[in-house]
Amino acid sequence: MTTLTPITIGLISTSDRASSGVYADEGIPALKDWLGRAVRNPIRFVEALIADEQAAIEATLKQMADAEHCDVVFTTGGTGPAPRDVTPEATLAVLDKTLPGFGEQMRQISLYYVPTAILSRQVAGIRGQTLIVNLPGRPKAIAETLGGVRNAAGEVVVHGLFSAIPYCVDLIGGGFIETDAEICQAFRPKQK
Ligand SMILES: Nc1ncnc2c1ncn2[C@@H]1O[C@H](COP(=O)(O)OP(=O)(O)OP(=O)(O)O)[C@@H](O)[C@H]1O
Ligand SMILES: Nc1nc2c(c(=O)[nH]1)N[C@H]1C(S)=C(S)[C@@H](COP(=O)(O)O)O[C@H]1N2
Repeated sequence: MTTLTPITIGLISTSDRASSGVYADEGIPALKDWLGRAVRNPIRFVEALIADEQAAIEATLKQMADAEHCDVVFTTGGTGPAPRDVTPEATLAVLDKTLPGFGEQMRQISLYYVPTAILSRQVAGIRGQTLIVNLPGRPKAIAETLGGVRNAAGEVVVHGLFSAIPYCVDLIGGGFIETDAEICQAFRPKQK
């Protein structure tokens, strides 16, 4: 039996209303539900529910990357065009390198679900040895964007974002992530 490497995943829900108690946060539970089903490794989650404030988002991202040594950090919320939507700005401010493919792929996926997908300004990239990925705020968007689009026969027609994440984490020196192929097939180009 092979031993799976424990990994650390940061979850940041940015929502003025959930963080002030107007409604219950559904972002972090939706992330934990999908990741718990898709990832086979033992996961340590580091969680934060914060208002749409750029300084607080930047500080939380730095803490999760530099102090908590997260392999991956997912944010949910604050990617739209409204004045208080600042998650992409906070993320870009702390990244060493951007990975534009994540935003491009997410908008491809989301257009299958909602025409307003083009309003999400999502970004992703690397800080140190941590991959940071923005996701939209609507809780249902989490499974949609991480898992991708399937046809009526259950075949994947647009790959989810998570398909590329294990290989990205390999390349930046993080833990070896294994997935449940029924939920999400991780793609790793053949090694020499
Ligand atoms: N953390 C959350 N928990 C539950 N529902 C959410 C959450 N974040 C967003 N939503 C839902 O998705 C919708 C779109 O998300 P968006 O991030 O644009 O929120 P918003 O309108 O800026 O409000 P807020 O930041 O106060 O959640 C919200 O209007 C709300 O219905
Ligand atoms: N998969 C998916 N993507 C989605 C949506 C959705 O329901 N499902 N909602 C869109 C909407 S309505 C907006 S305004 C943008 C930005 O959302 P955010 O500000 O909550 O991050 O995400 C878009 N992307």
